Amino acid sequence: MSFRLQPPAPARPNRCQLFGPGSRPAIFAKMAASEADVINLDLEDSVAPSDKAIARENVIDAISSVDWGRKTLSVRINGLDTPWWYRDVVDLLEKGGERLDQIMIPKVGCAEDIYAVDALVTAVERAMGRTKPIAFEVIIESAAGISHVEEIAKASPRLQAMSLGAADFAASMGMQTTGIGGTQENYYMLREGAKHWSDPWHWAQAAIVAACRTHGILPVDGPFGDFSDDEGFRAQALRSATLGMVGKWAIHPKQVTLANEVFTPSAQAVAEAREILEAMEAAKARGEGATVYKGRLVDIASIKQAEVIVRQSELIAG
Ligand SMILES: CC(=O)SCCNC(=O)CCNC(=O)[C@H](O)C(C)(C)COP(=O)(O)OP(=O)(O)OC[C@H]1O[C@@H](n2cnc3c(N)ncnc32)[C@H](O)[C@@H]1OP(=O)(O)O
Ligand SMILES: O=CC(=O)O
Ligand SMILES: [Mg+2]
Repeated sequence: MSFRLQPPAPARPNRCQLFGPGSRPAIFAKMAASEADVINLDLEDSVAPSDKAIARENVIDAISSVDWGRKTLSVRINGLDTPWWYRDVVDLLEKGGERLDQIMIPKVGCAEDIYAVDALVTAVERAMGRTKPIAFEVIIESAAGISHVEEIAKASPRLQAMSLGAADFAASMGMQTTGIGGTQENYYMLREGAKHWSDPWHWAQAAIVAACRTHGILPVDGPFGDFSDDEGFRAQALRSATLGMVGKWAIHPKQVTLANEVFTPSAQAVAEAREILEAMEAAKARGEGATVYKGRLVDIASIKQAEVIVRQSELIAG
C-alpha cells in the first residue's frame, strides 16, 4: 500500500439502483416497495422535454409523500448543457424536503461540472438551513467523462458513487451499436473459424473502478437495456462484480432480483472467505506468511481479498 492509504467507500448497500421516469408517478410506490437499495427518480433522459416541469413537481411531491423506507433516495437531474438543471437543483433543495439523500449528475465531463453543481447546492443548503448535506453520484457516459475520470472522482467530498452509462457512452464514443450494455454482436476475436466474444465495456469499467477505489467512491454498472434477457443481464452483472463494481442499475423491476443476487456474495463464497481467514490465522500462529488452502496458495494478500467478501456480506446483512 502507498503511504497514502486507500479510503473506504461509503458503507451502505448499493447492489441495485432502480430507475423510473419522474413523469410516471404511478410507479413511485412500486419502486419504493421493491428490493432495490437505491431509488433513482429521473428528470433526465426518460422524461420528454415537454414533461420536464411536471416531472420535477411529481418528484418533489414524492420525496416526502412516499415512504421510501431505508433506501437511498436519489434524483437524476438534467445535464449541465441543458436549460433545466439549475431549476432541478434549486427546486429539489428548496421544496423537496430532507428525505432526499442524493443528486445524480449525468454526462459529467470534467471536475468543473461537479464544482458548478456543488457551488449551487451549497448556496441553497445554506440559504434554506438544510441540516443534511446532499450527496452526489455521477454518470460517466462520454468520451470526456472517461478521459477525466480520475479528476472527476476526487472533485467533491459529496461524491459517493459513479456509474457507467453504456447508452450515452456508446453514442459519445461513436460506437456502432444501439444496444445498451452487454455482449455486442460485432465485437469478437476470430480463431480457427470460431468467434470468441469480447467485452467492449471492460476498459471503461476498469478505469471507473480504479478511479473510484483510489478516492473512496462506489463504482456501479449502469443500465442493461434488454429487460427480456435475464441471462444477458446476469452475465454483464457478473463481469462487473468480478471487476470490483458494487452494483448495477435496474431499468425494469424484474432486473432488481437479478442484481441483488449477483452483488450479494453467496453463502459459499462467504464461508470460503472465512475459512481462508482462519487458515491464515493458523499460519500466523505458526510464524508463516503463506500457507495452502484447498491445494492453492494463500498469503497475506489473500486476507485482504477474503475480507472484501466478508465485509460486503456483513454490510448487506446490516
Ligand atoms: C439509458 C438510461 O438513461 S436508463 C435510465 C432512465 N430510464 C428509465 O428510468 C426507464 C425506467 N423503466 C421504465 O420506464 C419502464 O420499466 C419501461 C418503459 C421500460 C417498461 O414499462 P412497462 O411497459 O410499464 O413495463 P411492464 O408492463 O413490463 O411493467 C410491469 C409492472 O412493473 C411496473 N413497472 C414498470 N417499470 C417500473 C419501474 N421502473 N419501477 C417500478 N415498477 C415499474 C409496471 O407499472 C407494471 O406494474 P403492474 O404489474 O402493477 O401493472
Ligand atoms: O444514462 C445512462 C446511459 O446509459 O446513458
Ligand atoms: Mg445517459
